[in-house]
Amino acid sequence: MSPLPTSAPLGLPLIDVGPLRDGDTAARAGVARALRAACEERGFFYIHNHGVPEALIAEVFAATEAFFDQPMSAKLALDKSLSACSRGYEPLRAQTLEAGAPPDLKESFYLGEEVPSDDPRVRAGRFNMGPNQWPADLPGFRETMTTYFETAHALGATIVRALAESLDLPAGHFEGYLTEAAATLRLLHYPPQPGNPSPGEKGCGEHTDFGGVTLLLQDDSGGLQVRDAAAGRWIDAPPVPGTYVVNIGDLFARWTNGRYHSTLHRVINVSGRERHSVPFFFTGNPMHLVECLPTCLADGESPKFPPVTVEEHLKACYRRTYG
Ligand SMILES: O=C(O)CCC(=O)C(=O)O
Ligand SMILES: [Fe+2]
Repeated sequence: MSPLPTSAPLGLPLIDVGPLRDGDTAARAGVARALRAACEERGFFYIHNHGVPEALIAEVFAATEAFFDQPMSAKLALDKSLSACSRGYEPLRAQTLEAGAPPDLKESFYLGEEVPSDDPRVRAGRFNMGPNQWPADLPGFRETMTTYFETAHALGATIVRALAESLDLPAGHFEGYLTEAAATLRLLHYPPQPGNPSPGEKGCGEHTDFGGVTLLLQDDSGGLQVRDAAAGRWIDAPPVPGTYVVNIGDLFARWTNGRYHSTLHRVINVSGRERHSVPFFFTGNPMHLVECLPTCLADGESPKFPPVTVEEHLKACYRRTYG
C-alpha cells in the first residue's frame, strides 16, 4: 500500500481496517485494540484500506455537487417537509445543532433505505423509514447513491462488529442492533462563511452524533474540528485522501457507560470555497433497546443513561435540533 499523503501530523489516530475484511484472528485483534484505544480517547479516528472504491467516492461527490448546483426551484421540489420520513432537501439555516447558537450555515439532502410506503414498518410508523425523494433531472444520481448507501452500510456493520470485539464481546454481540439496521446518508454543502458572520455562526454547530457509527467523506476544503475536552481546545480533522473520518455516536457512549466517547465536533468553512461532505450515519434497528453493557459497569458503578430504543433516542435528537 502506498503511504498516506499527510503533510501535517494528524491529531487523531489512523487505523488500517483491511484486516477486518481479510485478516487472520491476530490481525483482527490488532484492529480491535486500535479501535478501543481510539474510542476510549475521543471516539474519533481515520480509517484507510476500507475497501470502498475510490471511483465510487468520486461519483458520490460529483453527484452531490450536481445536486446542490441545481436551481433552488428543483431543490425545493424535493423539500424535506414533503416527506413523512425526513427524506429530501433542507435549505440553509434549517437545523441548529448547537443549542443557543445561530442556525447552521449548511444545506443538505437526506437519503435512506428505499422502503415502499406499504411496507409494514412504514405503516407501523417507524421513525424516518419510507421512500426517498429523487431528483428528476440528474441522470445516474439515484443509482450512485443507492450503490453508495449499500456499500457504506456494509462498512458500517463491519465497524460495529469490530467494536464488539474491541469491547471483548463476541463479534456477534450487536446482531440484534444490526438486523434491519436503518441508516441515513446525508449530502452537505457549506457555502464559504461570509466576511461578517453573525457571532457564533458555523457550518455545523458543535454536536455529538446521534447514532452508532458515522462514516464521513469530506472534500479537500477542511473545516471539521473535534473537541479536545481535556485541553479545552479544538483539534482539526483535515481531509486525508483515501480515508474516512469515523466517529462513534451517542449509542456507543450509552452502551459503554461513557467509556467510549461520543465527542463534540463542528464545522467552520473558512476555506473561502464551497465545501461538500457526505456523512453516513449508521443508526441501527429502530426497535433495538440500548442499555449499559454489563462488561462496562465496574463494581459499585451504576448506569449513567436509562435504557432507550434507538428510535426513541433519535426522535429526541431530531426534536432538539429542529426546534
Ligand atoms: O461536514 C462534516 O465534515 C461533518 C458533518 C457532521 O458532523 C454531521 O453532519 O453530523
Ligand atoms: Fe456530526
